[in-house]
Amino acid sequence: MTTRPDDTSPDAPAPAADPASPPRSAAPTSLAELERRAASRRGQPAYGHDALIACDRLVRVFTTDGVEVQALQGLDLLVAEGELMALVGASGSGKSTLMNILAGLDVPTAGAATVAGRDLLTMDARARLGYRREVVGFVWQQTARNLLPYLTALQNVMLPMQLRGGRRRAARTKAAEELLSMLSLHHCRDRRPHQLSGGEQQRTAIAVALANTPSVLLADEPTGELDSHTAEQVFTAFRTANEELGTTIVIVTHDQTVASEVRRTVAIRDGRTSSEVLRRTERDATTGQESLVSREYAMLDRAGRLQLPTEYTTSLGMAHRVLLELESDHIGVWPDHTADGAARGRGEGGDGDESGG
Ligand SMILES: Nc1ncnc2c1ncn2[C@@H]1O[C@H](COP(=O)(O)OP(=O)(O)OP(=O)(O)O)[C@@H](O)[C@H]1O
Repeated sequence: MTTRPDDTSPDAPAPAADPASPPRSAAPTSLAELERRAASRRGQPAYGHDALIACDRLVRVFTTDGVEVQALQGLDLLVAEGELMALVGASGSGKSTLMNILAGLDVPTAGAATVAGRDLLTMDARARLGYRREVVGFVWQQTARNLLPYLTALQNVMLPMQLRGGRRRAARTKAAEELLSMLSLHHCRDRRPHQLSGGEQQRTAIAVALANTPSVLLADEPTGELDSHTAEQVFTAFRTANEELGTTIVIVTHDQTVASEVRRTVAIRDGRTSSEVLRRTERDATTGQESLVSREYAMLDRAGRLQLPTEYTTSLGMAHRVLLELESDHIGVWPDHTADGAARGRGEGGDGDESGG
C-alpha cells in the first residue's frame, strides 16, 4: 500500500503535526536544549486554536466492578465553525462517550476538549449548566429524550428559551414560530408529540435544540428509528439549520445515506479517530459537468501514529511489522516478507507489536 500526498484542499482542518515534539526515541537532552524547545513552542498557536471543537488526546476510562474500560484512548478531533459532519464507527467504538463529553454531560478522564472556547474539563457546575443551555443543543435517537409529551411543538421549542430567560413571551413565541416554519413544521405548532409522525418529532427536536441559537448542534443517531424516506427529511432539516443559521452540526450515525451526504465523515475505531472521508464537488474542465468526488484519508495523530484500515492490512497480509520506505513524495508501506516477519504473521513467534500503531 502506498499513501499518496493530499492533493486536495479539504475544507476541514486536519490535526497539525507538532514540529516542536522530539522523536520518541530521542536520547536524553541537555537543559539548554529543553529550554530552546520550550521557547520555540511558546510562540506557536495551541493545537486547534482556530477550531470550534477541539479534542486533544481525549481519554475516558470507565471503571465498573474494578474492571477498566478505555472508551476513548487519546482521541484527536477538530471541527471548524460552520461544518456539518458525521461520526461513524462500530458499536462500542466510543461515539456516544464522545458525544456525552461534548454535550457537557460527562467529563473526560484526561486530555483536553474545548467547544466554542469553553474548556470542558474545568467548567464548574454553574458554567456547565450555562454551556448546556446556550452553547450546545442535542438531538437524541429516542423522542422521549427530546420532547416533553404534555407540551405542544411550539411549547416544547419555547421551553429552553424560557429556562434561559431574558426574552419576553411575545419574542419567544415569534422566535419559536420562525424555527418551526424554517423546518416546515408550522402545521405541527399546536400538536403534542404523540400527534406527530416520527420524522416530525425529530424535526421538532431539532427546533428545540436550536431554540437558544447554540454554536453547536450534536445529534446521536437522530434517524436510527426512521425509515429511509423520513430519515432523508430529518437530514434535510439538519442541512437547513446548518445553511440558514450557520450552526455547526455533528451527527453520530449508522445511516449510510446521512454519512454519505455530508462533506466530512470521521470514523472512530477503538476510542480514536482512525480515518476520514472528504467529499467535494469537482467541475470537469472541458464539459463543465459537476460531480461529487470522495477520498478516504487516514488520521496521523500527533505522536505520528497512523491507523491503517483493517481491510487494507488483511488483504495484503500485514501484521505486527511493516516495511516503510520514504520516497520523495510519499511513504511506501509494504508487507514484511522477511522470514522472521512471515513467521510472526503466522503467529509462530515474537510477542511484541512493533508497528507502532
Ligand atoms: N457508563 C459506562 N460505564 C462503563 N462502561 C461504559 C459506559 N459507557 C460506555 N462504556 C463502554 O465504553 C465503550 C464505548 O461505548 P460507547 O457507548 O461510547 O460506544 P458507541 O460507539 O457509542 O456504541 P454504540 O454505537 O453501540 O452506541 C464500550 O465498551 C462501552 O461498554
